[in-house]
Amino acid sequence: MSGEPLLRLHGVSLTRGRRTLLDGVDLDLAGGEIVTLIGPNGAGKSTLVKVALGLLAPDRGTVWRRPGVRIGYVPQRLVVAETLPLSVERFVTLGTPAPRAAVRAALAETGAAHVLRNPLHSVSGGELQRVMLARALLRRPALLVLDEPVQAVDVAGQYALYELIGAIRDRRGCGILLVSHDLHLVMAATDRVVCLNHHVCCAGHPDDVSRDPAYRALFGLEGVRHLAVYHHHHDHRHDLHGEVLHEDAEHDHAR
Ligand SMILES: Nc1ncnc2c1ncn2[C@@H]1O[C@H](COP(=O)(O)OP(=O)(O)OP(=O)(O)O)[C@@H](O)[C@H]1O
Repeated sequence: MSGEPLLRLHGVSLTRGRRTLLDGVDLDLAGGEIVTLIGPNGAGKSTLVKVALGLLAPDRGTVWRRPGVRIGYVPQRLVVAETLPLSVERFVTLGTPAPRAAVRAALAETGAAHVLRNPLHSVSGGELQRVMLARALLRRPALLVLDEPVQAVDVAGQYALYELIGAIRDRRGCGILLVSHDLHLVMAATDRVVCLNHHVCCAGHPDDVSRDPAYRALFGLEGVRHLAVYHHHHDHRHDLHGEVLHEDAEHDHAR
């Protein structure tokens, strides 16, 4: 890990109408580090990612990115119309012109070289994620931002994708900001977890169990569902809308 900060958010707040989408969020990410944003639907994860990327301006707080940092971003959704006459190769180079050899290499790195000439709309959900990842890698990013990279991918494929993400970090030394709402899936692939529910509920290393070789061996197997427990301590509760209820309530989150 290079340890050099790539991204630093401090006290970021964002309101839309009467809703507080982000409330005083701090987030740091260093080179070579994988940080996972985790939280329920509607917790503000994608919003925070967009603020971190500079696509949305916060109402309060500061966002610092290392000057000149190259960012590869895989957004949460890409809907491909069947009528769109676009090959994978064309799609990957849209906005990032690159020689065919580089496109091939990027697709090979993400395990999607076999779909190079196929129509984009014909690739499977898992292949599409790998194609989008390859497209992001073509920019040779120092920071890779992946918003729910395993959507529409079956469970075995999800573990394979997280393994791939870890391998990309190891090979390239880039920092990676991941979004997920399924902690047990990302435990083995992340250095740090930030639990978000509009504000940062807690943050830290995933449970030690995720570093245990025996646990890793189980990863991807049925048994992991029952083993993966991430303990953290809240000093507050949330109502149904994610707002903080002010009372002393320490509890574990067990998934
Ligand atoms: N421009 C906007 N105006 C009003 N509300 C918005 C706006 N953008 C997002 N929201 C709301 O903010 C909340 C947070 O959305 P966001 O997409 O960041 O959540 P998320 O944690 O990524 O959720 P998911 O896990 O479902 O993808 C949602 O309730 C969403 O409807």
